[in-house]
Amino acid sequence: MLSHLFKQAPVAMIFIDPVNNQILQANLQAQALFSLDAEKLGSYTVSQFFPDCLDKLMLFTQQVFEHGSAWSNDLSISINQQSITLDINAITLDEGVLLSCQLASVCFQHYYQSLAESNYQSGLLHWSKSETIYQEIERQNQMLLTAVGDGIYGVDKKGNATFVNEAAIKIIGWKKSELIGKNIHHMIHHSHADGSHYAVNHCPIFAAFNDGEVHSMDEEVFWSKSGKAIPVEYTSTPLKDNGELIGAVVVFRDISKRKETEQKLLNALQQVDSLKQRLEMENAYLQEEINADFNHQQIIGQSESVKHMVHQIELVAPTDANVLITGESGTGKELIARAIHDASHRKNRSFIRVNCAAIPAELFESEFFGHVKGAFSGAISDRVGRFELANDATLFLDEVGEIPLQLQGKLLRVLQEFQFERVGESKTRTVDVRVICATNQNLKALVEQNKFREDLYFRLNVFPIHSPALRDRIEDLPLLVNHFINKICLRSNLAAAKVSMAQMQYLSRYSWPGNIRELENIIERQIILAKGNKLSFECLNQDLPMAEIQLNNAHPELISAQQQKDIERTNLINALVRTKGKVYGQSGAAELLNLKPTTLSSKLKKYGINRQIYTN
Ligand SMILES: Nc1ncnc2c1ncn2[C@@H]1O[C@H](COP(=O)(O)OP(=O)(O)OP(=O)(O)O)[C@@H](O)[C@H]1O
Repeated sequence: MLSHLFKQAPVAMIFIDPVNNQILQANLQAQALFSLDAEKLGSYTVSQFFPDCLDKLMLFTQQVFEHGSAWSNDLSISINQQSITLDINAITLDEGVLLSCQLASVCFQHYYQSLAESNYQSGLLHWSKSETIYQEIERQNQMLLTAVGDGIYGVDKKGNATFVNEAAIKIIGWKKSELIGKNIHHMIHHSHADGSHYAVNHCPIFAAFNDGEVHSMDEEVFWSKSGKAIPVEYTSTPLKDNGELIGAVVVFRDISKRKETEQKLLNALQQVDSLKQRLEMENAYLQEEINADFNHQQIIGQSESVKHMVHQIELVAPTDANVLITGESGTGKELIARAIHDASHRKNRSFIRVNCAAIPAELFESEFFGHVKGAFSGAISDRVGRFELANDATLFLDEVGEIPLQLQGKLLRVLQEFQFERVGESKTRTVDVRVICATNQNLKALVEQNKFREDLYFRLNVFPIHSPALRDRIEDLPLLVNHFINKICLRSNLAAAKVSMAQMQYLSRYSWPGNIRELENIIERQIILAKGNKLSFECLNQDLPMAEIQLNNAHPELISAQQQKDIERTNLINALVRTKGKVYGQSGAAELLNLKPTTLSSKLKKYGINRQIYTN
């Protein structure tokens, strides 16, 4: 059995006796390998078989004897004059040494083949491991790109989109397939927020892959698919491959909410600012009022006309109706306006007074509606107008007939729509203002002369109240005289002055062109001039023209030279009353009378008229 196995073994085997230098047996594979039959092989000695490497053979044999086995791959034999190196494994057996032989070249081949195979296998394994790792990294990157709330997209050197994440799609509304490969600037960045063209060579995203710098912006918009401009902040970071710029990655964020909040904050600040301005103005206005020492007293009088007027005040005060108060200067029109305000539901807010006669024509609009900084030269800061100041309160337009025609339309609009714009601003503001007007002019006549808009006149004249002249309610005189004496003496810390019946007669006979204001001024002057506490009004004798002179239109030829002088004197006084003692300049008495101021001054001197009496 064993000899059969030896014979049929799949490798070449020879059994040698090294001591006697004999080849004892060779199996079939050995015969095939060495191209010798068994008999021929048996005729060789061992040293004849390995003729060129006897020294190596001896060393090898010694190794086998020493260790029981040995391996060599550099023993050569010569077959058909060809040297063949063998790969030999040897073991010692009882009677000799068994050599298992293969061609060394074949062994090498097998060895390298198996090495290559194993490398290949381990390479494949490594590769598949690496692939798995890369897949995992890619998966994590994708997860990151998908999970982040910021929009992210990549662009190549031409500015075409290479990838877009979910957040970007959500923000700008374009599908991935609609963006990939498309020029991203032209798709979402073509225009500025105001719609003007955004040239690609100005685009910081493109700049990133031209200059290699990171570009950040927070004041731009991306356009959504629906055409909506989305405020964004973004960073464009250049991408490099082996040092060469290949594109950019853009990370952006929708800042609409932030912008909205900023805008709200800005609006709130503006509102605070305008409220502050309004409070400052209101404060300044109230200060003016305090300085002006306005008489907040009641309306004095028991005459039927005063009773009627008070009844009208009571009727109209609780409503928000516009009121037009007519009457001569000094009859108490402002007092009536204040009484209406004080009896209205607006009484806890300000009563804002505007003297229309005192405003230069070019400043009317700004005075009424305010202006913004820079609206005209001199507009160095924003200013709240009187309408805004009087919001929720009452606005009293004194001398309303003086409002220039070109502004009357705007006044009508605010009275009808409660809306206006500050000068230099397009923003429309809304107010809730109750307007009370006063005039000593005949507004109807002004309408007929096309100096006052008829529609405005009707709008103002919703509820007219007439303030009667003092001469038409002379029965109120004693009450008024006492009232002013008490007021002035109290203020000046003087003992109450007295007026005899005779002196009261002088007062009653006077025509009072300056009405109650004139009465108050004269009483004050006489209190100052009085010796003791008795007041004298004989001086009014010189100032009696209107009472004494009743022009008879039917017989003008009867007017004497003296009467003519008296008429002129009265006319001068009336002019001074109307202009509150102002002689010179715009709306001064000289202008009203069409006289040179110097001429008027000399006439006043000639007639002994003291203009100071008529200043308020
Ligand atoms: N009935 C009255 N009782 C008490 N004081 C009065 C009365 N009427 C007017 N006065 C006083 O007379 C002065 C002038 O009144 P007021 O300024 O209201 O007149 P006006 O008609 O508005 O004058 P103008 O048209 O010149 O502006 C004020 O000091 C006011 O207090």
